Amino acid sequence: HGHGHDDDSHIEKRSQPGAPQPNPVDLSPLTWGDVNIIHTTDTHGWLSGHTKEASYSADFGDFSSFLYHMRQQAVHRRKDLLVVDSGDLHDGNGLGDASPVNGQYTRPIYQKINYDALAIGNHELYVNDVAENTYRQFAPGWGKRYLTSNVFIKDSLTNKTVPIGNLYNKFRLKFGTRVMSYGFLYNFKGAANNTVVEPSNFTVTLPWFQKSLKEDVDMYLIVGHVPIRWAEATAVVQAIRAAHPSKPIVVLGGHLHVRDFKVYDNRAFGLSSGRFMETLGWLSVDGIRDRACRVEANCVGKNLTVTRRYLDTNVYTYKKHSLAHPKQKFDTWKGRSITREIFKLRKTLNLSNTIGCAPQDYYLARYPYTDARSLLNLVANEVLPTAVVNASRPYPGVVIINSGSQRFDLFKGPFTLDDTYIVSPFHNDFVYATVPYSIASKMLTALNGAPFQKRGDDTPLPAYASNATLTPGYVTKDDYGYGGDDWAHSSIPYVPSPNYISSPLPTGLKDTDLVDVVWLSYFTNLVHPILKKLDPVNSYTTGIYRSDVDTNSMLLKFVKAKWTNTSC
Ligand SMILES: Nc1ccn([C@@H]2O[C@H](COP(=O)(O)O)[C@@H](O)[C@H]2O)c(=O)n1
Ligand SMILES: [Zn+2]
Ligand SMILES: [Zn+2]
Repeated sequence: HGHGHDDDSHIEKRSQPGAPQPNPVDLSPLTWGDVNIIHTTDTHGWLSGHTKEASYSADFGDFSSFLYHMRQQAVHRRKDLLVVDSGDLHDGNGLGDASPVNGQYTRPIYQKINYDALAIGNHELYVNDVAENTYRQFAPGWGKRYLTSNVFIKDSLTNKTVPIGNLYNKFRLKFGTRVMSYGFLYNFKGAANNTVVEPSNFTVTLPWFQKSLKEDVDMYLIVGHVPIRWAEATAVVQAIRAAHPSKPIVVLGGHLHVRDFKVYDNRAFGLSSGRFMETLGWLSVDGIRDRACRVEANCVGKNLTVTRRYLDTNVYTYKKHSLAHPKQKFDTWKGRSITREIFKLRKTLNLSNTIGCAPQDYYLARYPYTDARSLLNLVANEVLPTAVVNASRPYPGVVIINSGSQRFDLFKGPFTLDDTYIVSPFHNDFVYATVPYSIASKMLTALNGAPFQKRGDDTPLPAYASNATLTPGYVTKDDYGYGGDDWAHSSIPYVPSPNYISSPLPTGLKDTDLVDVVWLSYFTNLVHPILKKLDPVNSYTTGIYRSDVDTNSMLLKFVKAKWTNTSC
């Protein structure tokens, strides 16, 4: 990603020579329609922007300034503009995860962005307290704009099960477009026990949903923490289509962390806008308030004019697209104050404190996991043996983790407290059972053959550009083909990896020798049936392997032990 190594002062240094800057390019102007949408998803607390990657270095203050200018433009053009987020605000960055209560500092900053519609993500629902805080401290601030059509919580005060936000919201935009909006979460099975996720194909049959379809509106907006190609999304599109043969439908999805765009039919479209504040999605729709379409039957099969664009989140991009004149001042007072607040919080949380020096780059998905440049290779062969395997146990240990617990690349140079959350944010506990080697040695293969918890289609999108003059980045192919990426990039390779990886198996053991098989409590439900299948006769007791380390702190422990040279 052409990263340089910067610290918190990037905010001030950004405009100075020598600071990492994206190579200036000519970005083509955005196309505006009757209705235009700016979309974020899976931001996972990355409000500081990417301090080590210039392409994605804008922070939430810059985002706020950008939105101010875009809204000005919309008024000037007499076009409607909507700003939408598809959830997953927690887990993945120190700003959200290093605070005493997860999200306590990030939630108020999200609240400063004037989103028109938001949906809840699965990362708001793993932990009871996070779900409760989302319900009590986040949802109310948005009024009807926080949409949870199929996600409920058991209110701890009333014992009643209620929607965390609003089931739906009908509203009118500045220039008259009437919108019916819903918020859907995919069929998430791991939600905390104080919450309920309803399958979307059931929700759409309910009386409240069917009744909402009778309202007179110009378009449907489905904000979803749902991959746009999954059945959970198409079920909602189809339910609306069944009642409205030609009404415009827009799905703003997420969860897979990819840039994508889907055409459901001539008048229904879906956009997905990446992850970690690397991407702002742009969608323009023209022809929404076509008078001829008041009788819906007249417009079945009539094309809407739709464009999509994936913007890289740097200040250059923001200025280029939002300012009416290049010399106009970009930073707004509000934007600056958000930037300052983020800067202060990062200081309070010590996020830029260097713990050690990474000797090289380690990539999550650029190389096969057997490659020395693979992060999963580092974790399996160095982090787990150093920071997790417990030498004081009477038996040798083999540690298995889900590769999905590792979330981002680890770059050469200063490794900070922030990086421990960026790379490995979860506090998953290590649990174990002592089993014969013959069983221990089969666990990893068995797990990789078991049904996986997510991600579905991991096939990489094909790359088309390999050009040394371009900076590496996203090269997206979607239902409109190539060309959606705002910046032309040379593509970064994507190599799928196994769902589970493990530390090396202990060597020189007989089949009957005992071994500690260690895994994460996060996927215990998959391990027990495997143990039962491998050894139907015996049952094994399981317990916490070590109480002093989890998947987040293992990295801290490893770096403190092995990357001690701090002058980098
Ligand atoms: N305690 C947890 C929770 C989640 N994961 C991993 O994250 C994936 C979901 O993340 P999205 O941003 O895509 O929603 C999940 O499939 C797990 O791989 C985890 O490891 N531990
Ligand atoms: Zn996510
Ligand atoms: Zn998700």
